[in-house]
Amino acid sequence: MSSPKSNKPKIVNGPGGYILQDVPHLVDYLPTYPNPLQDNPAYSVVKQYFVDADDSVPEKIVVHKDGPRGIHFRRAGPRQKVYFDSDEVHACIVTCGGLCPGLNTVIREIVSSLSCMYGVNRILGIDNTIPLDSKVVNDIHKRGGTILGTSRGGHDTTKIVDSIQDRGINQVYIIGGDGTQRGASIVQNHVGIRRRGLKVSVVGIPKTIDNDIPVIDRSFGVDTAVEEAQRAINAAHVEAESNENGIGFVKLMGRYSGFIAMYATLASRDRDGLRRMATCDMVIILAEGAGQDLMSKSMESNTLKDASSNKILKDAGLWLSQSIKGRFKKNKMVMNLKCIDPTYMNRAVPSSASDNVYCILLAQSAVHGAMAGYTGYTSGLVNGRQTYIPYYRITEKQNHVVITGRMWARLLSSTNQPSFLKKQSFLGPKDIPEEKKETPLPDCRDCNGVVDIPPVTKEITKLK
Ligand SMILES: Nc1ncnc2c1ncn2[C@@H]1O[C@H](COP(=O)(O)OP(=O)(O)OP(=O)(O)O)[C@@H](O)[C@H]1O
Ligand SMILES: O=P(O)(O)OC[C@H]1O[C@](O)(CO)[C@@H](O)[C@@H]1O
Ligand SMILES: [Mg+2]
Repeated sequence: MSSPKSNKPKIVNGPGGYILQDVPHLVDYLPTYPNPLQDNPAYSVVKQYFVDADDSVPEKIVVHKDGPRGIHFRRAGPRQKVYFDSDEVHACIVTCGGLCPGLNTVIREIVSSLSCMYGVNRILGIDNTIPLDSKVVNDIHKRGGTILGTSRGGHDTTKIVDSIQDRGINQVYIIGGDGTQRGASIVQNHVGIRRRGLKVSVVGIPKTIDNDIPVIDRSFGVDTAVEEAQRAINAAHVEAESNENGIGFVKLMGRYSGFIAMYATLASRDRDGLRRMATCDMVIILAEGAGQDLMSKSMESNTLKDASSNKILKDAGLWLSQSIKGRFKKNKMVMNLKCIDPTYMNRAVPSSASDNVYCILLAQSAVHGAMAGYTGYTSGLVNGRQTYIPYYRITEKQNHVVITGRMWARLLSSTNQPSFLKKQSFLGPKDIPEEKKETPLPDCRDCNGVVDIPPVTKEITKLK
């Protein structure tokens, strides 16, 4: 096991190729207290309510019969012993990055779990510095946004750690996307808390409509964003089918990942490609990060970054709609292009029922872990179970739609659109690299009425 001040990953090997990628524990040597939940009437009836210290969850649930047991994560949940006395806890909650449905639900649940389950009274909301209790957060989950405010931009990590230390905060709950989890990892490991030897748990809760955080099944807010995106797609269908050579065009958020576009298209598969061929209408769904390389040919190159160093994306929607219009004009064809860009509507809404439940579980798991003395982890769902994932796994890469994956194949088969790959069939999984190179796309002039831009998803029809 690594020493408390080392940054080395904590890895435990077991028989049969078992690997536990464990999360750091604050204080293996400090006193423990009985978990107050054991006297809580709601939980006392649950058989085996406390999680066994040796329980873990496999990262890969599908295994070959002869394969090793593989990587596991610590199972989340309440422990028999906790490492904080309730009176000693001074927690803070912060939300960072873009808005996401469910932020308020997570804030509410962290506060409720700390106060109702563990009897913690000192909880602070940051950046809008407000003391939080069950009364303050009572109905915030019904609202979109975050009551704490959020922002992008580099923060001075040393100042953050100084402030944590000066205020006597010992549990930090950081709710945010991939950038935020990177920041949380730095706060935990490199600059301060671990190096200064502070008894402070730093806990991440993964939020983002982009779904670009690796390892976890999905981030909260995605479900709601997809639901909302479908409303735009439905409107595009109505416009497309009611106009002569109608094209309903929808651009959806999701940065470089493309998940909202893929899931919303798959979910709204309410059109039959053959019928559409006959009626000459079409719906195009564009992921906001699509075609960035293609555009640099025709649009001024854009190297701008936002305050968090995320690349500011060029407007592929404008580029594609202009290209389509140009082509129809050239061919002297009638066409009615209706653009729908729901942008911030997808993330400013209150969360759906399923996201709300997910938020509650994530927040409760986060609190149980911090109370049990774990730190430097993101609370996340892996194969349907709540786990504690070490930061280095969460920050190692960004998830995006894989166009050699099964989900993409399902989408292709539901929309009848062609694959963007030259060779797509009869390859075994080993023959296709994870990040298979995409086929260069045809210029608009050669595309015979169909414009292909990955990962644009569209219900394909011929316009002529
Ligand atoms: N590479 C990084 N290292 C340290 N901190 C970072 C890094 N990237 C981002 N952060 C911190 O995380 C905060 C939020 O990052 P960002 O704006 O990228 O949003 P996010 O958390 O990825 O959420 P979303 O993508 O859903 O909007 C930033 O304000 C910054 O303080
Ligand atoms: O305009 P903002 O607030 O920077 O947010 C835009 C970005 O935020 C997200 O909604 C979430 O990261 C992205 O999908 C989008 O590109
Ligand atoms: Mg992000």
